Amino acid sequence: MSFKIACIQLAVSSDKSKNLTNAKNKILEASKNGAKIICLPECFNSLYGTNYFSQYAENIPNGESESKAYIIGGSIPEREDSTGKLYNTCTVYNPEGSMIAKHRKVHLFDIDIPGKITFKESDSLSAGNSLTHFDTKFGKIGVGICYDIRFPEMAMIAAQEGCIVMFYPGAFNMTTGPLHWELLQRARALDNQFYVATCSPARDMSATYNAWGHSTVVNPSGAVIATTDHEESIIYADIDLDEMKSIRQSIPTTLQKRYDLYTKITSITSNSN
Ligand SMILES: NC(=O)CC(=O)C(=O)O
Repeated sequence: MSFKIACIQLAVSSDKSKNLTNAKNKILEASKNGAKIICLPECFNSLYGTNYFSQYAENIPNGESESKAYIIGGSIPEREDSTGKLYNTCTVYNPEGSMIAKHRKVHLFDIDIPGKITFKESDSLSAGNSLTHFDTKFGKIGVGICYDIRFPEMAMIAAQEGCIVMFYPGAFNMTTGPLHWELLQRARALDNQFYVATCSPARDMSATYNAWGHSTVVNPSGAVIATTDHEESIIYADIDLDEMKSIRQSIPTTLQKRYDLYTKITSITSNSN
């Protein structure tokens, strides 16, 4: 069994309604081209930057970015009225238009590479507190957002839960993109012998944050099967469950795990410098 997915590397501007119209048109195009699951980029309705999140934030549900298409809706800044908190949130819709999952970015993008890039999402955003997997008629799918891809445990759990594809809407940048973007995707795919799909905004050199682009799909063997450069584009890939099965049979690491020896992982304290 195989089915087609699409990642829409959208050009995102400061004009929210233009972003929504553009996203809708590209979703229709991808769907016409046979894509059954369509992914939008991180922050597809809003410029990416801690000073923009509040301005573009929406309540979920009931925001204007909802769509009746079958999509993994990248992410938008979400405002939770009851707490006043903002999240970086991906919503997922089935073909009937019902929201079937909501993922709040779990690992916030707080980094400081002197002379290159300093970014602190936690200045304006709160972190989500749960992992996200949802059922489709093709199989179970997992979602993380951008920086979440750096945490292998999250992908491992998705694989354990039976996910066949892990989608990461994400906006890496001109420093970490060339260094880590593809490497992380291939690592997550190979470690877990499942498909990994990433979806970035297109690059805009006049914006304050310059996305790396290079939306990509990697197969369960760690090979790149679809990718692009930094301009607006749509990439397509076939998710082939027979291929996944045969890769898992040839090198059966998924059956050879020694969980009896890995128990320490959960007890290592985080933030121990
Ligand atoms: N923007 C992110 O969340 C992550 C990123 O750019 C990186 O990990 O590098």
